[in-house]
Amino acid sequence: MKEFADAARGGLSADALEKTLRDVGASRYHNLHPLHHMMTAGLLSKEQLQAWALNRYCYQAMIPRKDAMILARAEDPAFRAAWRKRIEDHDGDDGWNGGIARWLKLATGLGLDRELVASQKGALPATRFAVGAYLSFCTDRSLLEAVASSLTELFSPIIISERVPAMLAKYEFVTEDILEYFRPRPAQASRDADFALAYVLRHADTPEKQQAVIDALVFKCDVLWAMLDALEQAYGDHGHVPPGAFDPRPSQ
Ligand SMILES: O=C(O)c1cc(C(=O)O)c2c(n1)C(=O)C(=O)c1cc(C(=O)O)[nH]c1-2
Repeated sequence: MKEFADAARGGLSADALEKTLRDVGASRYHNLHPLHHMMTAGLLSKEQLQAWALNRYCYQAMIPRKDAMILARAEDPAFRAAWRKRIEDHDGDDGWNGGIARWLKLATGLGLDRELVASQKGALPATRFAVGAYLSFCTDRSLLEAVASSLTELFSPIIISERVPAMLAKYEFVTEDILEYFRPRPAQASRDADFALAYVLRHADTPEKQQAVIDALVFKCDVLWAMLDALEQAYGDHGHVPPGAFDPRPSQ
């Protein structure tokens, strides 16, 4: 956290705060991670992509739960009306026709068993810890910090625009149908990030609150980064799969 640790000292204008938040993404978002670069270069095996999809399901499954936590803590009905769209995006209107279902389609399209993925049993311990830390953060910290921690969505259209064309071009088993999850995401993410950014710029009105929102975004970048670190450690060339986690290697 060194480079942003006292970024708000003395207080920032709204423009300067927005610039600092965008600088956090430019230097710490997970599109800078080597595993993302391997993925877009076509260098991952099908099994490594399976491990990514299986672990990332834990994140997807938790997102509407943390958004429900934020919703419960918000006193302003207009805020709640805007925020609840995020839950609808993921859960759909019956639980299984939204983003979570589309992520399962991605995972099964890569050859994984639906029940294994949905059970989250094969996920890496570090994935579960990272995802749990995000949920705890949105439960325990101020509403302002919880909202700020969603601001990685400012940058998700960038990583999606890198990931999707590269996956289609580099992996013959990946189809547009499998990647349907991502099709509405850039528009949804821009809508959500614009709302969250306006909220943060309006409510972070002291140097302390400004520092807290910067730290919240750094924390969230760390969550996403830690998830890719964990995958690299477990499924990289010299990695080792923790006991109980998804193991695509043939048993010896
Ligand atoms: O594809 C990605 O790399 C990516 C990143 C992020 C993110 O930056 O947190 C989200 C998503 N996707 C996503 O699909 C999603 O629904 C989402 C919700 C949130 C959030 O923190 O509320 N982030 C993200």
